[in-house]
Order: sequence, then structure tokens, then C-alpha cells
Amino acid sequence: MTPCLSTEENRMYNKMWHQTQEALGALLDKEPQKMVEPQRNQVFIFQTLATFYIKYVQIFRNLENVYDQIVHPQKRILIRKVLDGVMGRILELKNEMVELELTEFHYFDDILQDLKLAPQQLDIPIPKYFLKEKLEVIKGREKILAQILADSGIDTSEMKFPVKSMPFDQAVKLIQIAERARQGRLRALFMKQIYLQEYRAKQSKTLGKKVTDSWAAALCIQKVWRRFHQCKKTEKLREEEMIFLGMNPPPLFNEVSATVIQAEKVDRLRNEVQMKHEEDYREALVTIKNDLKLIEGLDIKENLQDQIRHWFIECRNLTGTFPDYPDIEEGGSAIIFSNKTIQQVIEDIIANQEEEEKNEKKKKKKKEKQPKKTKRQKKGTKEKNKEEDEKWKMSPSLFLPAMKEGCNAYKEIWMNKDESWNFSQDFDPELIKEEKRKELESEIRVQVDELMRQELKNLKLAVDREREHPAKVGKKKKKKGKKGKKKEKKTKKDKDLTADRTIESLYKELVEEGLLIQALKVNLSDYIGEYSYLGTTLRQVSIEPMPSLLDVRQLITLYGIWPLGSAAVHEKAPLVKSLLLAGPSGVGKKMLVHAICTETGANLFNLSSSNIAGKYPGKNGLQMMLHAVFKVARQLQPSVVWIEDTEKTFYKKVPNAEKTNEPKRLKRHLPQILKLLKPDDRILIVGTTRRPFDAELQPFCRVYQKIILVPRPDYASRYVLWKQIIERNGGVLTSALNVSCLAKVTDGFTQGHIVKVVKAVLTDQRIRRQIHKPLTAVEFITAITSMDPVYKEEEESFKNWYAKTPLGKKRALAITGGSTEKAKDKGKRKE
Ligand SMILES: Nc1ncnc2c1ncn2[C@@H]1O[C@H](COP(=O)(O)OP(=O)(O)OP(=O)(O)O)[C@@H](O)[C@H]1O
Repeated sequence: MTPCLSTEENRMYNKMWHQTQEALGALLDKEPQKMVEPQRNQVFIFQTLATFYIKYVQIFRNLENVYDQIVHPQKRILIRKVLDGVMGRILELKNEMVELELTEFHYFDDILQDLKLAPQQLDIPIPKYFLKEKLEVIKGREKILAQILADSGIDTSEMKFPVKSMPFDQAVKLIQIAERARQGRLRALFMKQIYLQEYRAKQSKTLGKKVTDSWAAALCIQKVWRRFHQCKKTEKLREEEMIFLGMNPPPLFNEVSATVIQAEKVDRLRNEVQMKHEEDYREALVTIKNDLKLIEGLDIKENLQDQIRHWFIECRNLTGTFPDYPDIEEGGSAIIFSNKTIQQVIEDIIANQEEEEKNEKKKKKKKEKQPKKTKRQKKGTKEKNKEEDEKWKMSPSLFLPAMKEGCNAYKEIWMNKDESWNFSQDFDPELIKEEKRKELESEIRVQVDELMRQELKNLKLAVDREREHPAKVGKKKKKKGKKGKKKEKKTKKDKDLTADRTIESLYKELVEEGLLIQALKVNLSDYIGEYSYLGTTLRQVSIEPMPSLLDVRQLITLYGIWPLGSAAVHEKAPLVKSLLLAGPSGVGKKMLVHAICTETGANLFNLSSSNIAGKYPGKNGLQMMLHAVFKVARQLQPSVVWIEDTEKTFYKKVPNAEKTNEPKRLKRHLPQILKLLKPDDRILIVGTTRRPFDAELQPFCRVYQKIILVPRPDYASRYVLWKQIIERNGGVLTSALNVSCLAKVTDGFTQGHIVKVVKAVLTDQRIRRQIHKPLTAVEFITAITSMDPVYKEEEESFKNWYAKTPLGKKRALAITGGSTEKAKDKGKRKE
């Protein structure tokens, strides 16, 4: 039975959708004017791009929410199309901004202020449908992976918590020690109780003699009690005042409220209804088509035949000959009758004839009158073109047409549709009928074409006594022959080294070899960080700000997660085949790689030099390994190919200790692999490195298309990191723990350090003792002092290295006043 949904909720999501579509429509209307005009002022261009970007992000956030919650299956199809379009457009705009500002990080604080938006509203969510639609497949794959690992004796739990084996005697001894300690503790407790009992008895004996005045005793007790009571009262008042002033959070601030729990429940319920409606819709698509075939199929066939016969006769009446029947490849009779009545077709024939005559006359006149362009005129136009080139112009978008189509469909079908009957928001059968009627017509048309082609042949034979020209037939046949040859050639080039093996067996082999690994379950939202509030201000005074952790998170969503999650986006958006995450140890590079896999359900291949050392030896072995990895990655896409410590592949000089590992095995192959990755292969190569400076710069940067510097956390990020990591590990934040101070003095330490320290301090025992002894900052500070922070020099070396990368170089040039804008760059490329 379908769970019941409230109509209010349905109405709310519908309203949200209508509002978002209107906002999108308004934005799409503005696009052509703003984006096509050539511009010179870089600040103005960036502001325009950024405003569009932010507005599209807002639309995307709403649309994603609506798509996740709306239960009407036909509306969801349209929303999905628009959603993919908006994602693609955001990526295109991001690409434009990168080319314009020559940096991966952009700061919008001033625009956010103008638009009255909070920084959190700029956060780019990950569409929930990425995982929801593949949940079954992902679960199935996880099961298979776990099974293979278990069969081959590689226990994943052991990888996370390594267990050391121990001799039997030692184990018995350990258990005995623990048991004796337990008995000792018990006996000590028992002895303490006896001692206290005796002590109290003694005391009461001696005191009983002393206390004779009961009034004085009562007064003493009252004094103590009143003092204690007043202390408590004052403390409470002070606490209330702090809450009133907004200095302290109210009680239950961090508790999940009942409303949120209720909202989550409703979300789940709506998802159930969504699935049920989707199923009903899919069934209806089949049943309605079958019904239509039975009821209207014959009529459609006769109508089509009549129409085509009429066309034969009218054509012969007007031109004197029967028309040629369009080939199957051209689309058959559909190209003549697509959305046209027979009257319109006849008018077309007459118009065509007239136009042909006119064209011939014009051509003759032009030839007689053609003036020659003077040299000066030519020069003038060239200069004009050059000037146009130097001005910035928006690159044409591949997603605008799809979005416009979606908006038009919305306006035609849904904008003013009366849905007062559709309380449950189930599918609309009339719309299915319309769609299926067209489908049925085109299917029947193929059969009718076959019949009518024969009929036309017979007619021509009977009336015109004409046969098809033998030369024509020969030509067509020859053409077909050529095509066949081309295909054969292509297949020879892409030789499959493992044609005789199934994907399952290759998958198993890669798991057993440790090349295909299980990704850890971490979401991108677990990557804690804060927004950088000073970006624009710093840039205005020519200081390049360090990117914030939220900026990094956004880039991972844009370059990694979106394209891997959506095939439509991957195919048309600016293609990112490889990504490099560079940063000091412990800043979360590995975590980000695992998060990409978790959020998209991608397979994770580990091609790190340490992992492939000694596996698949020799030239042929390596070729085989890469072939197997990319074959499985392609077939079970999306996939992430991770190369940890990727600088080793591009070592300037291989250290002696690592020579046996052959770290440079992949160096020559990586560029070739990248070349072979096509837009429909949802595979991303992700490299992580702690020491990019050890690599040869040019080949390194040629392989990694996008380079993201992952910074150590700034004060704001450290503040949230300490708070959240302590809480995640069972710690309780009280006023005794000065988090702000902790964040201030731990400047230079990374997330990895913070996680390590928190885990070391918050032992089970310490967590239990928190009620009596709240946590303090000193405990963490003492523990962190034994660790090495990221020193200024190390950070500088990362910055200096980045300044040598292609994008870094271009930006440095632009800042020092070299060739600035993308326009110039574009102009050069054109030349
Ligand atoms: N932003 C973050 N929020 C929460 N935890 C984080 C964050 N960044 C990193 N961590 C945690 O810090 C620890 C170290 O992270 P990780 O191993 O991914 O760093 P890394 O940069 O890959 O280090 P290395 O270069 O040494 O391999 C992990 O436990 C990870 O979960």
C-alpha cells in the first residue's frame, strides 16, 4: 500500500518548483545579452560571471531539493533534465572564471553582501540521486568485494585495526594478570568500606559526647546549606544571563529537535512514495502503449497510407513525375510529414520550386555585379577582428539549449496545468498517451514506409514505366562496403588483451592483487572546514589569500563528484580527466579521495607506486595491468584511479632506497591513458602528494590537468575542527574548555594532528570521568606539543612550487602586469 502524503507538502514542493523555474527562466533571458557582448573591463566581467554563478547555485540548491522530494514521476523527468543542465552551466561558468582570473579559487564575499546571501548558501550540495539511483548496484558490488576479500583471506577489519598475534603462554599470562587485578580492586573496595564503617562509628562516639547544644548544631547546618543553595542560585542566574546575552548557547542547542526528526521521517516517506509512483509510471508506459496499439494502431496505419498516397498524386499533378521515396537512413516519410498536414506539404513543394527558380536568377545577377574588395578594406576588417579578439567574450554553452528546452516544456505543460484532481501526485495518463502515440506512429510509419515504397515502385512501373537507375543502386552498395571496412580497421586498433575473460574474473583478479580496494565510508560533509571571510579584502590589497577548507571542498564537488555522478554533465561539461591534491601531511588528501568514491559510488583503484611494486612485472605485465584496470574501470564506471605519493612516478632522481620499487613505471603510460579517456568514460585519475617539488615539473603538470593545493586549516577552520572532532570522539564541550584558545595556539597543526591528539586524550576512562572533571584545553595542548607543525618554510615551498605550474605562472604574469586577460590568450590561440 502506498503511504499517504499530506497535500500541503505536495503543494509546498510544487510551489518551490514553480518559483525556481521562474527564477531560472528570468536568468536564462538575461544570459544572451550579458554574455555575448564583448567586454574589456576584467572586474566587470568577473562580477557578471560570479553573479550568474551564484544565482545558478541558488537555483541548483532549490532544484536539487525539489527533485529529491517531488513524487510526480513525469515532473521529475523534466526536473532532472533541467538539473543536469544547471550543473553543467555552473561548471562552464566556473571554467570561465578560472580562465579569466587564472586561479582555481574565487572569492565572492562582496557579491554575497550585495545579494544578501549568507556564505552557507554558496555551499554546493551533492545531488542525492547520485547514490539513490544506484543503491542496489553499489550494495551488490560491496557484497561481492567483501566476499572476494574474505575468500582470499584479506580481512578489511584487520586493515583498519591491525591485530598482532601473540603466543599462547603470553596470552594466558595476560588474562591472569587482568583477573588478579580485578580481584585486587574488588578486595580493596571491600576493605575501604569496612574501614569507613569503623571510622564513622568511632567519630559518632566522640562527637556524641561533644555536641550537647542542638540549637547551635542546627544553625551550623543551616549556614552551610544556605551558602550552598545561594551559590547554586547565583550560578544559575549567571548562566541564564549569558544565554540571554547570546554569549552561551541555550541548553539542548546541539540536540536534534523533534521537528528535525519529524522532517526526516517525512523525507523517507516521500522517498517511498516516489519509488512506488516511479514503478506505476513504468508499468503504465507499457500498458498504455499496448492499449493504444490495439485501439488506434489500425487507424494510424490507414491515415498514414492515405496521407502518403495523396502526396504521390499531388506531386505528380504539380511536377509531372512521382516523387522519390526518402531512404530509411534519411528517416523515411517522417522527414516529409513531420508535424505537417498534407496541405502544408503541397505548399512546401510549390514554394521549393519557386525558390529554386529565384536562386538561379540571383546567382546570375551576382556574378555580373561582383565588386572586388580593396586592400584597404581588407586591412580594416582584419584590424577590427583583432580588436574583437582582444575583448573578452563568453564561450558558447552546451547546456543552455537543454535548459531552455526544459523551461519551454515547463511553460507548455506544467505552468498552468490544473492538478486539482491529482492529490497524490501520481502520473498523468494523458501525457503518456500523447508521447506514446508519437512513438507508435513512428513505429507504424516504418512498416507503412516499407509498403508504400513498394506501392510507389509499382505505380511508377505502371504509370511512368520507369525503373530505378542501376547506377544508383551500385553507388549505394559501394558506400555501404566502405563503412564496413572502416569499422574493421577501428576494431583492429583497439586490441582487447583480455577478450576471453569476463569482467567478473578481471574484477576478482584486481581485488586479489590489491589494485581494486574498498573505499572508506566518509562523506564529503565529514570534511570539516570554514568559509574564508577575508578573501576579497585581501585580494584588494594584493595579498593572495590561502584558500579555505570550504573552497577545497567545493572544488572537489565541482571537479570530482559532479562529473563522476552524472553522465550528462561528464559528457558535455569542460572535461577534467585528472586531479592532483597537493598539501602537507595530514590535511585530508586521502580522506577527499575516499569521499569522492563514497559520494558517487565509484570503484577505487590504487595505482600508487608502492602498491604496484612487484606486481605484474615486465613491460607486458604492466601493459596487461593497465589494460585490466581501465577495462574494469570503464565497464563498471564511475571509477577513481588513485595514485598516492604521485610525485614518485615523476621523480627527478629516484632515491637509492626506492630503486627496487621502480616508482617511475607509470610515467610514460599516464599521458597515453589520459588520451584514451573519452567524455563518456566516467573515470577520474586522482593523484595525492606531500612533496610535489620532488617531481619533474613539466611531465607532472602535463598529466595533472587540475591542481588543488590543500592548505593547513586557518583559525576559523581549526575552531570548528577542534569542536567537532572532540564531540565526534565522545567529548563534551563545557565552559571549562576554551576552544578559541586551543584553536589560536595550534596554528600550524593539521587536521591529522588534531584527530590524533583528540583520540589520544579522549580514552574510555577520560570520557567516563568528564562528569566530575570536565575537559580543559591544557590537556590537548600538552599532547600536541610533541608533534611537528607545518612550518612556514614548508608552506612557502608549496606556494613557490604552485607558482611554477602553468596556471600559477600565468597568474603571476597577470599580477605583475604581463599579458592579463583570457582574451589575449584566446586571441593567441586563434592566431
Ligand atoms: N577537514 C577535515 N575534517 C575532519 N577530519 C579530517 C579533515 N581533514 C583530515 N581529517 C582527518 O585527518 C586524518 C588525516 O587525514 P588524511 O590521512 O586524509 O591526510 P593526508 O593528507 O592524506 O595525509 P598523508 O599525506 O600523510 O597521507 C584522517 O583521520 C582524516 O579523517
